[in-house]
Amino acid sequence: MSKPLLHVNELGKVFSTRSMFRKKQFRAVHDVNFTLEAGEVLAIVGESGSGKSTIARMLTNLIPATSGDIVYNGESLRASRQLRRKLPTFVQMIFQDPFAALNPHHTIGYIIGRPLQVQHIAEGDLQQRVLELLQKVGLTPAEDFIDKYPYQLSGGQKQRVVIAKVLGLAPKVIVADEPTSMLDVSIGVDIMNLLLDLKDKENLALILITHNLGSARYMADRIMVMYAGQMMECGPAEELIHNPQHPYTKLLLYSSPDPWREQSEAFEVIDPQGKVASGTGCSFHHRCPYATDTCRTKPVKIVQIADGHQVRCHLFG
Ligand SMILES: Nc1ncnc2c1ncn2[C@@H]1O[C@H](COP(=O)(O)OP(=O)(O)OP(=O)(O)O)[C@@H](O)[C@H]1O
Repeated sequence: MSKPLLHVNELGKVFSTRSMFRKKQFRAVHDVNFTLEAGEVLAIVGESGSGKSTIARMLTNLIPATSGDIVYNGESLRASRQLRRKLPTFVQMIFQDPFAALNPHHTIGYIIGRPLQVQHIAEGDLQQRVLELLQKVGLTPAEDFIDKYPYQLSGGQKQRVVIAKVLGLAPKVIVADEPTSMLDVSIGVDIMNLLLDLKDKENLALILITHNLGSARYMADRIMVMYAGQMMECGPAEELIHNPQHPYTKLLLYSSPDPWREQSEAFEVIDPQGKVASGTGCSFHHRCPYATDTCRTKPVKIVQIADGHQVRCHLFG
């Protein structure tokens, strides 16, 4: 069997923090597993603090994992120093704030061209390559943009520059962390369409990190729902939206203002203040209307409920 482009295996992250009197450990991500192929879009969805950005930062090696592994094309990020060195040409990240991502003192041409110089790509014909990248992201005529500074561009144009910069290194995977959340809705849709278009043309794999189930549904083939650092449900996007199984996914859908949400099941949330349950049981049991003693005390395993559809819930054990 061929190796997947990306294989995330039992990934975990524990942050250690130190206050004046004691050291504390916080498990931000645990037991996350998924695979991704070229041309696929996976959306990682969940509320604030569920660990989405921590996963993104581990995938791009901005922070090291404390357990598990990330395997690109069969090469382990943990074991291979060579992979860590060439990682920027394998995976790139787009952040939510294009205003902060671009150095205001440099021209657009320099911002896009510099990583190509650093990685020794297109050295001879740098200007030509930068112009091509500007065209690819729809900043045309490209000659008009190359000498501009970030302050001369709109938010959507800045995000396009960020995408051009990332594309220059010809990554196989792009991790987009809330790429449209700081943009107007219509501009955000343009950026989503651009990413989908580039995904097809360049045969990229995309990981979209978002709070918004609407964006996840629009862009993704598969949606992974996170809660308290764990994957709660993962499945094909349309199936997960129309046939959610985990009580937390149902809560997310019920809380969504989008018109396509199913109205049929009024979902009563228990104790929304006590967000994460401690102890050995399910981390969602505090808020779950179906919780039993088993949910409060026993760790939950992932159950495969249909082809490509997994749930971490005792109700399916
Ligand atoms: N460097 C750090 N040190 C300690 N704790 C951290 C650190 N980075 C993140 N955390 C904690 O890890 C948890 C997960 O954070 P993360 O940023 O991954 O969540 P998120 O789902 O991306 O949230 P948001 O949507 O608000 O960005 C949070 O409780 C956060 O406070």
